[in-house]
Amino acid sequence: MKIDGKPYRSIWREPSGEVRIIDQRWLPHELRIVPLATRQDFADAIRDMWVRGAPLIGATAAYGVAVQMAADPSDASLRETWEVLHETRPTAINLKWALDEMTRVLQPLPPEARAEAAYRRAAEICDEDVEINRQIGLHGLEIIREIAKKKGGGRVNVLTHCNAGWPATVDWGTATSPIYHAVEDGIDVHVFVDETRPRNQGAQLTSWELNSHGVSHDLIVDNAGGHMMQHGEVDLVIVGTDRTTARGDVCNKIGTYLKALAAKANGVPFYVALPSPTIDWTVSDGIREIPIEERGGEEVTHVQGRDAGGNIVSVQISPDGTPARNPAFDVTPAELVTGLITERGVCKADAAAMAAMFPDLAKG
Ligand SMILES: CSC[C@H]1O[C@H](OP(=O)(O)O)[C@H](O)[C@@H]1O
Repeated sequence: MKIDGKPYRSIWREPSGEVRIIDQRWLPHELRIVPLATRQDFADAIRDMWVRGAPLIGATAAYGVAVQMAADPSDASLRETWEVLHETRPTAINLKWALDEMTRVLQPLPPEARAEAAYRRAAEICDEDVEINRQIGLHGLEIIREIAKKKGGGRVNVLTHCNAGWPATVDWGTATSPIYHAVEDGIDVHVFVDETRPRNQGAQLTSWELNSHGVSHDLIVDNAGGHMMQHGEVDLVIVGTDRTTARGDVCNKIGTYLKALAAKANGVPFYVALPSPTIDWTVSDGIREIPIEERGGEEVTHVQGRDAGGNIVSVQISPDGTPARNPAFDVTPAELVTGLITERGVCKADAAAMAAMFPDLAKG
């Protein structure tokens, strides 16, 4: 997508061979582009959320494998790299998907052929993500178009949670892709952006990307969404996901479940933008089977922003030594999901519909 009119992806490889990312920790206040040159750089970037978002985590891990294969293409190095990168963050299934995919491609090859093959597959994974998200946008556009039609061409108000936008992917985003396609289609769309405590991906990233593309939006506190749904101000909720089970339970940023409950209670359609690499076909019961990342309490007791002098600072918002819990994700049961917007079309959040949509991927 564009930043000040210039096209960017969230991760890319320079002609020199260097892999670079946008270090999202400093957005929206500073655009910092940094190289990732060693396996440790990639592990740090994923663990410490220089990059984040399930599809982008997978793409970054794929390039992390490639960089390591250039350094040491041995079987031991390939196995160790899977372990080192897999342990960085536990919830987004795209990380394991990408590491498994790279291992599947590289294991059969002689060591001397692995680096080139790894860079090629990593680049393919990035391009595939972009096309998957573009397709999700086209299928999601139909949902928005239908709502606009019912409203006689009136404004369609969409609520989204966290950032499932282009910075969470290689490009387009998942939940935001239908929004971008609708705006390009001339539909009057307005987005309510959940700030999404504690890391504020909505306030810092979704607001930034929508603003960059001239998409009408309001930033709201996480706790306002239910009230706005009660007052008929929300026509549709679209969120992303970090792992969706074979029966359609959706794991996403903490707070998503509460939005789904409010949507159900107020008859608001609740859709999940779901790229197929984010489906974990090996699990069914999301609440019991998906590992939920617990991040440090300092993310709750402190908040980052820009001070009056233009410095990016972290300030403490609670008393010294306040203990805090910080579960980073929750699981929305399938029965609260109106539909899954995949690259192949929209399907019900249930095992049979998902298996029918992806017969080549579903595990019998
Ligand atoms: C398109 S996946 C985006 C997904 O990832 C975010 O989590 P995090 O920022 O911690 O990586 C959030 O759950 C988004 O919905």
